[in-house]
Amino acid sequence: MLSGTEILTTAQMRAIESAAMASGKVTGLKLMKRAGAAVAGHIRLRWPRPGRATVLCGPGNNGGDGYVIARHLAWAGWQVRVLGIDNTPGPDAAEMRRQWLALGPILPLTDAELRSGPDCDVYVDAIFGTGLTRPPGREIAAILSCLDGYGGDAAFYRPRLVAVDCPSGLCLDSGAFLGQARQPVWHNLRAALTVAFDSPKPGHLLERGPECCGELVIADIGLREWRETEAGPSRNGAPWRTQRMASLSAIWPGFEIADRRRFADEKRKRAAWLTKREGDARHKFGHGHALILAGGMGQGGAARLSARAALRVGAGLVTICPPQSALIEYLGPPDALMRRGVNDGDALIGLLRDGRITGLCLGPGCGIDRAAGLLPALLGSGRSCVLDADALTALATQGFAGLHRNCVLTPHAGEFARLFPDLAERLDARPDKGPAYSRVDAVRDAAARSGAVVLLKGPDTVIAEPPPRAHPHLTGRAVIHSASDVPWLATAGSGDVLAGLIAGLLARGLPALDAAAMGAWLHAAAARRFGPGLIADDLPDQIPGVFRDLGA
Ligand SMILES: NC(=O)C1=CN([C@@H]2O[C@H](COP(=O)(O)OP(=O)(O)OC[C@H]3O[C@@H](n4cnc5c(N)ncnc54)[C@H](OP(=O)(O)O)[C@@H]3O)[C@@H](O)[C@H]2O)[C@@H](O)CC1
Ligand SMILES: [K+]
Repeated sequence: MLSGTEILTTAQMRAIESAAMASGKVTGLKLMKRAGAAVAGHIRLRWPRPGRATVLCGPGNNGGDGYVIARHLAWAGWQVRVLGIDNTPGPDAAEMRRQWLALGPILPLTDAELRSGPDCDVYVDAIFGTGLTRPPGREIAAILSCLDGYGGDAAFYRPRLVAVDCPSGLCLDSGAFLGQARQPVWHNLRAALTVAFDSPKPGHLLERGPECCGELVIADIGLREWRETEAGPSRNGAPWRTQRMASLSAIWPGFEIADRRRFADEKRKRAAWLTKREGDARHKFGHGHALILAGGMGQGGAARLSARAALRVGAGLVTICPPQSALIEYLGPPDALMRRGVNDGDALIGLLRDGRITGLCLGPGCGIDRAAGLLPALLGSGRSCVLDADALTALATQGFAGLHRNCVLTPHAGEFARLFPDLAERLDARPDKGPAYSRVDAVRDAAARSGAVVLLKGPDTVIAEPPPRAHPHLTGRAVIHSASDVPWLATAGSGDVLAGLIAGLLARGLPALDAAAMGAWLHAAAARRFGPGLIADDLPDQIPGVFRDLGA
């Protein structure tokens, strides 16, 4: 139901490019010319008056794109200075280099040369793209740090750095900078605009990608036929169709740009289902019954946020279940919420004899001991559930036995490190070669190990399901949900709301991965709609507005 925009790893992109060229319908040179023309077109859209440009061209095809861009800008009346590397690039880049030489010189690609040039309106970074395999050497690193000043230094900031495919040094599979620590560093190569080709890559949306790419534009260079047909790349010997089942997709603020038709269709289907205009259910039980397991006296806030979110997202009934002695804590609005005391695992088993309870949430405000006590009963029921907060801490001690494909684990980075310490360590390590181990890799590994859907929270939330049962050697589907445009979503209680949204969607019958992805999307959409100043209490009540904005 919700698939977002398909995104491609760099290996998949290369394979599609090769399939296109092998078909004889298109050549590498033609693709390069389209790519360069697209970037030049976007530059001219944003800077309509011809000015001065410096184009920095690396040794591979990214550099080849740079020579095409230089030619287009020169033809349009720009004063263009080209810095390039004097070694033997591939045949297409060599041809573009030769054609540029008919228009102007190529100066050495050095830090000194860059600094000695005139101040320019636009700097084009065409040094490295998808072919980066190791950290840039000293000379290129010096150039990149000089470009830092052009792109993002607060003192000199003028948005005039345009990146071809990505800011150089960024690993497009992970969003990490090769050779640099993964923790945020404030001096980054930050482009005003990045023009990438055919599809977004994981690195555009993960870790430092969103911050460093600036505005991301995806240019169509005519590869759709090979992306969408069976002529695509095969992995592990699996046919393309199976591979698409195991594909990676993304939900990001601008994702309709990549594929408007698919977006419109998604939007229509999503709106119809969310607002209950599509489907057979005509009474409240037809929309499921969500149970929010809550904690003792003084811990009520988190579970109440989850419960309110589950109600707002359309679960037919929502019951909040603290210990009997704490019921009084949960009185008061919303009146639509039902209350029921659940003291221990046995009481929960009794309650779950009611087959109409279709989604549960355990963790927010629950207390670690209580969560640990309720977990076996909950998992034993096989019912769809979200495990968050204290339930994750309990799980870190108890292990993964009993988890199943209808469980959604929603850890933040700290909880993820407690649950999967070795994966977190790999993810934190400084990457010295590409493609670097990414958040997608880590979450897929976590899903395979735990047997549950895992949602790793962050501005670049990653969600993955375990491998398909019939194809255990493949990876399961994964989704990147990019919400770097709503930093105010990082606020106390925000995760409790997310858990409640997912529980409500599970109760309504969505499969676990879809419920997690749709929950993440609604969560960010609600925050986006409210704007800065948001507190978690505001989120659930934005949901009806989000539904209305969908045209429902
Ligand atoms: N996708 C598409 O359909 C299309 C893609 N196109 C474009 O092609 C780009 C990909 O091109 P690409 O494969 O030639 O790689 P690219 O990024 O130019 O650089 C790799 C070069 O640098 C080298 N190298 C690597 N690391 C290094 C380091 N640290 N320090 C020094 N050198 C290093 C490496 O050589 P190596 O030494 O590793 O053998 C290689 O020579 C892509 O981003 C897009 O812009 C369009 O033209 C057409 C359609
Ligand atoms: K680049």
